[in-house]
Amino acid sequence: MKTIHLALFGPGKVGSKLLEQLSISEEHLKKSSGINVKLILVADSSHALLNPKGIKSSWNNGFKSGAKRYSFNDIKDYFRENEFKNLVSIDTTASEDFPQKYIALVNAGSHIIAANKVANTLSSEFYKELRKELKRNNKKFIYETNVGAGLPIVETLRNLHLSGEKVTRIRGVFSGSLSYIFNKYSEDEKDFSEVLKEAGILGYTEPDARIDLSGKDVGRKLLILARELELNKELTDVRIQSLIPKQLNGDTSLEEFNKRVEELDLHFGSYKKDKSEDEVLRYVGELNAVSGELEAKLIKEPKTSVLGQIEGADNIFEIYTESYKDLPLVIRGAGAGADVTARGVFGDILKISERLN
Ligand SMILES: NC(=O)C1=CN([C@@H]2O[C@H](COP(=O)(O)OP(=O)(O)OC[C@H]3O[C@@H](n4cnc5c(N)ncnc54)[C@H](OP(=O)(O)O)[C@@H]3O)[C@@H](O)[C@H]2O)C=CC1
Ligand SMILES: N[C@@H](CC=O)C(=O)O
Repeated sequence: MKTIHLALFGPGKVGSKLLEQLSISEEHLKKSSGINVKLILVADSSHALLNPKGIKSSWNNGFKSGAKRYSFNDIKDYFRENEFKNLVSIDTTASEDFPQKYIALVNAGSHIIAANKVANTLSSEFYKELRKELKRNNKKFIYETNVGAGLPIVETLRNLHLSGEKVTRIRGVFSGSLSYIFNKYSEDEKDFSEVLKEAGILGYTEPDARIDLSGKDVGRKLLILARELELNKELTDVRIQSLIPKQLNGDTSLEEFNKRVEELDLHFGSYKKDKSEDEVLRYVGELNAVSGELEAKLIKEPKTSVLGQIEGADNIFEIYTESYKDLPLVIRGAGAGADVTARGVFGDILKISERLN
């Protein structure tokens, strides 16, 4: 039996769903794959629950009362003192700061799995440094859920690229929340702000929905895919159309934005008026690997087109390559939500486990 020690950072919607899925599959994992998953840490931004012998699946009963305030140094000491074999840190936070600590985690003996997209969209210097440190420490970094949530996008693209297949273009709907929002908003007689709130409750938006509405989330995904193709790009190289009106942009705090979210209704009403009955709104990402251009923008699509037909929180990725020249390789399915994302992270745990002793 192979024991994998898991440290979970970010027990929010995705993180707690993952722990639920792991707990349900505990026996199945032991029997079918010979893997014993031992949860040795659960930490949110201020409190951490630590137990080197394994945290019970009922971890969330009184998490705040059982967990202790911590500093990042406490975590590094905990990892070093216990010398956990097959230690994997999972980042299901949406933190901009936590990913900057990945190198320290790797140096403290941990592999990394991330749903959080930030580490792969910081500067190229950080991107390269992280990979250098991973190699030096013989550690893995897997992040399939960075693009398309549970859909197999990152690995498919990497395999095509590494096998020498020339990927020329990727086009599609890369945002589950914007997909859901525009599907609902195009069909229903609801206000935009109401549909946005629904998307948040269903776990499709980022904790700060402005990351989705500003196009930054799609911009990040484009950059992650571009870097998989070894294109030397920064987030500032992505041409991004923001859907947030000026008065809610910039210095507005998240709390203030959430209070004033109804102000979006008029703004989005004009997008809706501007399209015909047989069209739908789609926020698309386009990566041209030949010219190196990356773009995220709102377009009108005929309802009958491939992009027009997607439903719910679906993503669709059309990948054009030398072999898939005229008819692209297409990957479609739910592109957001705690269940599918947690299942994708679970898949990453299995991938890492297969490579460890
Ligand atoms: N929802 C989806 O469909 C998808 C999400 N993702 C990614 O998954 C991540 C999680 O999303 P979601 O579950 O919706 O977010 P939530 O806001 O529900 O959860 C985030 C969790 O992270 C914790 N956290 C914040 N900062 C830190 C920190 N520095 N250290 C440890 N924990 C911290 C928060 O705790 P606290 O209460 O203390 O702030 C909270 O428990 C995001 O990065 C998102 O982009 C990726 C693909 C799809
Ligand atoms: N907020 C994201 C979640 C997955 O990455 C999205 O809407 O696609």
